Amino acid sequence: MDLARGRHRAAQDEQAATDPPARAYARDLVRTYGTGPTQVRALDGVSVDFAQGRLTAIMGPSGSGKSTLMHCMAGLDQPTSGAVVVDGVEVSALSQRQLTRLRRTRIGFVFQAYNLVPTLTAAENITLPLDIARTPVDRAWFDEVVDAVGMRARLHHRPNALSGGEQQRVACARALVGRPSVVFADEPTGNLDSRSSREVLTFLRRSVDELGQTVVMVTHDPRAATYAHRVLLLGDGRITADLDAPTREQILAAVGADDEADDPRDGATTSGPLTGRHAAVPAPGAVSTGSTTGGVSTGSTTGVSTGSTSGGSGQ
Ligand SMILES: Nc1ncnc2c1ncn2[C@@H]1O[C@H](COP(=O)(O)OP(=O)(O)OP(=O)(O)O)[C@@H](O)[C@H]1O
Repeated sequence: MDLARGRHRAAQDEQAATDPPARAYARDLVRTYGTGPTQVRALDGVSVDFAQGRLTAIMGPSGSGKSTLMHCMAGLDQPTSGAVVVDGVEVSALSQRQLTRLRRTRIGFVFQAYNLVPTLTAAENITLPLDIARTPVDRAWFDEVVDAVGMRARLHHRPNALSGGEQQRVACARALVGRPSVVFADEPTGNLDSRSSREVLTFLRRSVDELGQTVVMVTHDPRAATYAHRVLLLGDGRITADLDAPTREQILAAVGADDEADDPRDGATTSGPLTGRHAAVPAPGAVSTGSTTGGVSTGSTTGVSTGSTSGGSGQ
């Protein structure tokens, strides 16, 4: 028994040694709202690591705590107890002023509603966080990000002259232009049609595989989640599943949904709006092979296997 436990521990250590470092993590995160009998425990002891160079999707039923987790991770909400660390900094211990600075410099945000400034051009929107922080724009990186989102030809358009998908791609570029430690995307495709969703998800995945970014995305859409290296499921404020590069079928089974809708990607070419670069991203089916994704060995960061993540899983 001891021998078996020792072997298991050694396997865990070996696994942990191959894991990419965590860009952000939470330990024993609890967030309650209200007091007394009406108190809601939105997060009920969540521990999770978000590894560098991975796209993680967070799913779960309405009210399961997805937004609360993301807001606590991003320093937009204060946990009741527990710790959040981003880029080695304990977010939960920062003053408001320090938090603002961290959010400006180390964290990128993508919201469902794009949140672009209507009077600014796409280019001005992209550099806005840097301009506010009075940080010089790294032009080479700006160009790389703009090309990656395929927005070079529309940089001088204002948001009302852009489609929803284009606006969200501008928002993605804005989130990445400061080379944040981690990008948090809250339902980034919630307002988009299937084609625009594909564009945005393809870009988010490419930003991880090709630009080395770290992205955490809340989504209700199993199709969107197939773009992720890893899918976390929340239920009643706890992590109930931690899936490594799951197929759409595995995601549907985990969330208990039927596979009713046609997949809009059926019959889609690998080029699409992002042309040649688009093809560099594995098709979602390829993401789910469980072998390697984007040069990162899958299976290396799931908490269940390493013990380093989702320690608070609700099992
Ligand atoms: N500011 C708040 N005040 C009181 N209760 C809140 C507050 N924010 C969230 N809650 C409660 O916490 C729980 C988790 O909410 P949260 O928004 O994190 O869930 P979610 O999984 O993101 O839901 P959805 O998918 O509907 O956006 C819910 O019961 C919600 O009603």
